[in-house]
Amino acid sequence: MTAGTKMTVRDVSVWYGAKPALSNVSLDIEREEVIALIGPSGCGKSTLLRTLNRLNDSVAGARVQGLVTLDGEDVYAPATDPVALRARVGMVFQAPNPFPKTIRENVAYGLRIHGLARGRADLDAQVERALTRAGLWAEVRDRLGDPALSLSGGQQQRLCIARALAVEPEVILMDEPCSALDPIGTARIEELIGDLRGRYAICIVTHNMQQAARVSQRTAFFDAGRLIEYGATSELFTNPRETRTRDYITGRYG
Ligand SMILES: Nc1ncnc2c1ncn2[C@@H]1O[C@H](COP(=O)(O)OP(=O)(O)OP(=O)(O)O)[C@@H](O)[C@H]1O
Repeated sequence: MTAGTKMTVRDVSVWYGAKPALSNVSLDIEREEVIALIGPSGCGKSTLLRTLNRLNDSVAGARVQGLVTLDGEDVYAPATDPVALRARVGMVFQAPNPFPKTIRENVAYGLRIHGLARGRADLDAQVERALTRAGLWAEVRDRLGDPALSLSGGQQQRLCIARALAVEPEVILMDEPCSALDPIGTARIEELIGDLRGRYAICIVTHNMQQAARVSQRTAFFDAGRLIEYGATSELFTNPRETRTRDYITGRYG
């Protein structure tokens, strides 16, 4: 762990019932970087993401072994409150999943439940700030009372990012955030990831190799629940150390 490290994963294994999904994974998530998780379907990328903010807690039969830390503190310690943890380690899912409420309410919700707003004016200011950071404010400022589901898919995904940003997370997990979007929506999200880098540690699962190369500084390649290779994105894509990584990134399998 270095001074720039936000989260560490040490020797982490995850099972669903008797079935192993991740085996002895160790890696660091740095404060000012985007890390991309890549690998063939079923290799455990989403499982790792869900392990980082304890979303697997609610999956019956899921078991986690090993150490995950946030700022040096054990995420699985009995004293850790998973709800507070998920505000610090926010998640954006594959398909945009806004609540069936207004645009404003989607962003205000987390601020309310975590008691982070001091009155209406402060709430409005924080909603505006989160929407601005998510690159959506200009498009929605005149329609904050409209249903979130009236937005386009790409706008809904940026709204979900605003919802995660509103509670001032330190880490943002993104599980294939562009898979339901068209090329323009995808480009907007990629641009946004670039804008957010430095302010948050970002961990993104993607099936799109070009996307991993464009948005991340570090890449981790998984296969069958194991971390095969982990390093600087520029190195991993141009000069992979492992044959399996080379085969995957050149499209020979996966
Ligand atoms: N809730 C669950 N119950 C049982 N098995 C699960 C569950 N979630 C995932 N798995 C299994 O764990 C393994 C890893 O799944 P995971 O979703 O983490 O892979 P992934 O790399 O994210 O795949 P994809 O790219 O297809 O989303 C797979 O074999 C999957 O079938």
